[in-house]
Amino acid sequence: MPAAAPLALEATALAKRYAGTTALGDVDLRVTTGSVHGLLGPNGAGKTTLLRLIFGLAHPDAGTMTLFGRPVTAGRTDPQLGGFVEAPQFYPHLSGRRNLEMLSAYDHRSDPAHLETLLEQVGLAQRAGDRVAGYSLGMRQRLGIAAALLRRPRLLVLDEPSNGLDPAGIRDLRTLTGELAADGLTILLSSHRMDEVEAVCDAVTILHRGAVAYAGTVDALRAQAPAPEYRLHTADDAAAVATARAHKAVTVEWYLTGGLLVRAQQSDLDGYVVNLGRDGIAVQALHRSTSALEQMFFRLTKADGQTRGAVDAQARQEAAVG
Ligand SMILES: Nc1ncnc2c1ncn2[C@@H]1O[C@H](COP(=O)(O)OP(=O)(O)OP(=O)(O)O)[C@@H](O)[C@H]1O
Repeated sequence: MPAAAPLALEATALAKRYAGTTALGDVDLRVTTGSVHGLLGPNGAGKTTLLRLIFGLAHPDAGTMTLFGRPVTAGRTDPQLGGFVEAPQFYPHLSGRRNLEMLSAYDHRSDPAHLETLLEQVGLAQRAGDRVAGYSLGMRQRLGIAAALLRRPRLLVLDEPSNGLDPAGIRDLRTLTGELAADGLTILLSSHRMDEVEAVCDAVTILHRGAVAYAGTVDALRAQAPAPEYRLHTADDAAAVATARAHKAVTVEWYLTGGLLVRAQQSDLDGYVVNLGRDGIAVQALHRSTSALEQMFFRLTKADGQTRGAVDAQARQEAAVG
């Protein structure tokens, strides 16, 4: 049997309470060296609290934690760890390069060649002389990653890195995350978006109300997931509902706002769409509204309204047909 991959981070039975609130209760987190591990949960699940404990910014009430086998000590950030909790902070009136130089000097780690390599790596070499005040949110995030990498960490923590970014910013950040992982860096990425975790992570720990709702590979989670959801518009939705009756693996519901909600695995959906054509029902629009993994996430986190709201589920008519 091959030896188990060594753990970059191992947290066992972590607990943290704030007056009247259990932010974390009995949480385990195992991040394998060389993996991109997602820490996923809806707002208030406990992600930030867990990251703060990992960075030594708060004391756990109970539990233990090791980073590459070394105990994590509150009040001290392990140099093997890089990253930021919530948004990275910079001097806005200084350039991106100057900010990094100051951080290096503060750390007594001045290495101009390394700094330039990092600017290149995060795609900021051309804008490194510009004031940070003029940077987009995506550029600030990438500068934050460069800052985190100055210490040559072995584990990089990214806290909700794509929050507020436009699609191009999200794409650039995902590309960068993939490149860093390919270079062998272990990454722990906190997010409340399953699509982000699905795009970049190989394993995931899902938190819900301070407890672990799932821990394992993304593939294993996908294997347990229910059928994805699609939004369908046809020239005759009532007839499309009737056609669905012949497809046992396809469920169709009405949206109050118009169109149909279809739940099906891809191969079953294909057969249904072919039969819509056979029955002379034109498909005007068909797009996926929720992936299988998002479905799983909603199920594990009890589909609280805050998260679920993004999926237009409010508009769904409850009575299933078909
Ligand atoms: N300093 C604090 N004082 C009191 N309660 C806190 C404190 N920090 C966190 N909490 C509470 O602990 C719980 C977990 O919060 P946490 O910020 O860790 O969640 P999160 O998953 O990071 O959420 P978000 O995605 O909204 O940042 C919440 O109920 C929160 O209100």
